[in-house]
Amino acid sequence: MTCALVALPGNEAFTATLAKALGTEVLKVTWHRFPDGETNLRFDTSPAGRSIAIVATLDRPDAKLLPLAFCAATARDLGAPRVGLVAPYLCYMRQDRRFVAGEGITAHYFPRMIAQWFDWMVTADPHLHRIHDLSEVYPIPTRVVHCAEAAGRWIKAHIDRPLIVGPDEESAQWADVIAQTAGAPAIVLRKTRHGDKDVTVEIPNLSEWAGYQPVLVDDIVSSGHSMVETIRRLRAQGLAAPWSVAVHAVFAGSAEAEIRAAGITGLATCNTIVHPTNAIDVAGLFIDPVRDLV
Ligand SMILES: O=P(O)(O)OC[C@H]1O[C@@H](O)[C@H](O)[C@@H]1O
Repeated sequence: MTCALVALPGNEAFTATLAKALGTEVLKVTWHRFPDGETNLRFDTSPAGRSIAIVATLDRPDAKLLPLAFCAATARDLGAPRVGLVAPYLCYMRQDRRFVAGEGITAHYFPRMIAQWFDWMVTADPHLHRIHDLSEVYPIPTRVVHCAEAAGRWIKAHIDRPLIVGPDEESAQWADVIAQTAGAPAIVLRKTRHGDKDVTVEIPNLSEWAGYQPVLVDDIVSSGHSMVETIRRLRAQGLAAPWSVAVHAVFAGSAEAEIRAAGITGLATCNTIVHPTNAIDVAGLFIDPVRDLV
């Protein structure tokens, strides 16, 4: 069975890179939004008889999900026997337990919705914290690509004498890989989250690292407050203005401006979400997992 890719609007560049590497076609889909806000889409190239992968990064997900679901349903309706999802950023991974009585556990519900529409999924560095493996919540085959080595190589090539800094214990998993790849030392701090935009970071005395270039690394920058608070604490100890390096450039609201205002040397992200700070191209990491599953 031949395969083909489809790009949800906004995912064209990533999809084109992936299609070229896979030696496959990107099907043309025309999207239209009716005056009442409803979505209309039309496959200009037929998906009949082809294994389809829809590429859709899922930051700001709520507005993307109906177009995504309709795209998958239309592909199937027009005769695609298999439809998969390539989601460079996977949403709804962080509400992985009931933090407050009465809350919904969306990290459990969202996978069931995706499994109604898709036969398989590939993503990059999903936020695995209390969920340790996507198979615990996704009832379809999934593959995960890891961007830490790519980030580590980028740091090695661009930053002198880096000191890798993970803002919290969750970040230890990628901070260690980044540090090893970059040939740099790493420290992991302790963070407590009190609210969406309210975190405190405990930081030991770092005077032994004077002369190093701190590089804050994280999987997601959302409100930016984990980065901002860590930058402030590092700077208060007289260390050099840090670099901030992240996989997923969610950058909600004024996050980027707040991070820059806190005093950084630079900001670099992977291209799992399109953003001007994208410096680390990870599209190639998706080739083998997509080839396995289409
Ligand atoms: O502090 P913001 O940017 O809102 O959120 C991102 C942080 O929250 C955690 O879940 C992520 O791993 C990251 O450390």
